[in-house]
Amino acid sequence: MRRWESMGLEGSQVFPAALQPGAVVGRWRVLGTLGVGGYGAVYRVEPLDAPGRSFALKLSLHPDPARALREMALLLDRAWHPNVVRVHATGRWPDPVEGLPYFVMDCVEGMALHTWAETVNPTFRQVAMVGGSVAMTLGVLHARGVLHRDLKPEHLLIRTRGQVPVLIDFGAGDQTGATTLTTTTLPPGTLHLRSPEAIRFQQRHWRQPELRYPYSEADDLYALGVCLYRAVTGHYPFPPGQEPELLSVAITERLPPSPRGINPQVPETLSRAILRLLEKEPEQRPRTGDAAHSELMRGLLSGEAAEFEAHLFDEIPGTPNQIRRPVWPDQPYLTPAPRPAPAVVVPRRFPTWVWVAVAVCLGLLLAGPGTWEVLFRGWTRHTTPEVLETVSAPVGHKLASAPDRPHSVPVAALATAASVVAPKKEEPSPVTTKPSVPPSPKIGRTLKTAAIASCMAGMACASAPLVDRPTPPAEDCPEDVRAVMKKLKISGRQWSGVFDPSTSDAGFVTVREGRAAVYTQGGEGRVQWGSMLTGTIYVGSKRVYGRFTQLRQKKTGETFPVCIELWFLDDSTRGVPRSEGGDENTAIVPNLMSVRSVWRYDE
Ligand SMILES: Nc1ncnc2c1ncn2[C@@H]1O[C@H](COP(=O)(O)OP(=O)(O)OP(=O)(O)O)[C@@H](O)[C@H]1O
Repeated sequence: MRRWESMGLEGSQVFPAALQPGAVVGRWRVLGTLGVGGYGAVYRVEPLDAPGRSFALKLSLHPDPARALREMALLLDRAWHPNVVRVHATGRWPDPVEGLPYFVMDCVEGMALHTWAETVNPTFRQVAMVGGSVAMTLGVLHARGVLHRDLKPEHLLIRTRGQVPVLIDFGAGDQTGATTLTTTTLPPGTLHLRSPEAIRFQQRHWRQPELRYPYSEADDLYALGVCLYRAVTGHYPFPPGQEPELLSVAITERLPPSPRGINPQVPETLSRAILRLLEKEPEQRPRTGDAAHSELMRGLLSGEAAEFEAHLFDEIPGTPNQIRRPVWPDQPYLTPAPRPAPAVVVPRRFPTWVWVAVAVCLGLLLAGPGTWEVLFRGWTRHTTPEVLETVSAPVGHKLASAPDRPHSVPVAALATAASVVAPKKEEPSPVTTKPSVPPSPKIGRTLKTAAIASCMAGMACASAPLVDRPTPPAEDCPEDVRAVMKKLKISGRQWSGVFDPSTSDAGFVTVREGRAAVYTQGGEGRVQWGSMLTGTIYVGSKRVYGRFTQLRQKKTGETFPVCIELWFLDDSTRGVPRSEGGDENTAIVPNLMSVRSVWRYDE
């Protein structure tokens, strides 16, 4: 055992995460605790030889000193900046050679950005200045190859004197040329501050844990956008506390309400500048910290200057320093993020409008009564399309090669579905139902479906209590089928799928146990986009499981035996989570899932 692990000092036990006032670390005396995080404990200290002066001492709590040493090195060298906390001394404790690393820095007298916003209730001018200043600081650090990688309101302290932002906690920081300390796909961080591209990377490479996400300047700028959104609205654009999979979908696929939509006092240009930092595609964001700074400051110089003098929030009359936090809407994510259009080359023998008209007519004809119903009744109602053919499993000959498309997850789960209709109980199999029966006008059902819709739009869903059902038993994937999956280049791969391909932003589908089909979204390996997977759906009490044994290529119509099952984004459990409603045999699920090829159906 290394000496510092026992921490037995003069017979009494010492806990590095809970040092008491009076404890001595090196030549520093502890005065109190400033914060305890996942990696370190930060204490207010004074020098033994100059009492009365306050500093902050961060003591690493991690057995591996590498992270703490990296943080110290960054702060002492490349991350040096007037808006970055300054380090004065370093050491190890209790043993000066083998002990826990610590460093002593300025004690920032102030508050974290979000607390400052809600306690001091500054003006929009002050917030824009703070945001601009952080953006410029990031610009300088990025130019030196330094990335913060864990920017959040708690790591942006606003110094009381001068209302100046100070960046702290470079524990996850990185610099070009340094060997990576990250042992996971993404660096340590918080989901609601992760950029859409980081989440997409993780979803795409879940089977390659050795891969590391190439964190970039654009990720830091995105996180700055999240911090500023929180400051001016009192809410995160994608609030934490939701199911991680829904939060991931929201971050990657939905547009947050504009800051001005939440807090009407936010000046238009500031609101827009914050949204620009939150763009889904990194290339749509300001490219550098300096560019972000210009956008954040633009309104101060324009005709809007007066609006910037307003304070962020209304104060509650009679209760000084108590602000009224703007209301977060029940259905915040009404707008899907625009997707980059796939590059489809259409031979232009006819004018474009002819193609559009033909496509619309065909679409309406093929989509059937459900679509007409949507058009005429204004309902968004989806049930899974019927499986039209029985499955045979001849191995295809030609392998069509489709270019890799970026991973995309449909936004079904968060759409503004106004209605979900469960099929009638006596309806025969197949599993999936056709949208042929108009929704029942019964008030009870309407209320229930509205509740589901608002539940998903607000992303807080409760499952109905159901009898526990066993998950389907394990099954091996035959060896010849594995060989086919290898040829198709989908071994161990996961990509997206939908139950109902006729809609891109539907809410839910109702599925019934039995045979079913899903449609791939995105061409993984040699699977063509929109190909059909047929197999069996099992309805569990909390999740719906799917095992698919045949793939029919969308363009060529070739069929291949496969072993593919349903997952939901980067969930660690198989299946797709059920939404409220349904019964033992039918379930309401988002029209969104991942399909994953497997060697064994219980991997
Ligand atoms: N220089 C400082 N001056 C004042 N307070 C500080 C200072 N450094 C850290 N703190 C306080 O201590 C808290 C924890 O610090 P820090 O984030 O560096 O630790 P951590 O272990 O890396 O935490 P986390 O796991 O949250 O990232 C901060 O949120 C802040 O409130």
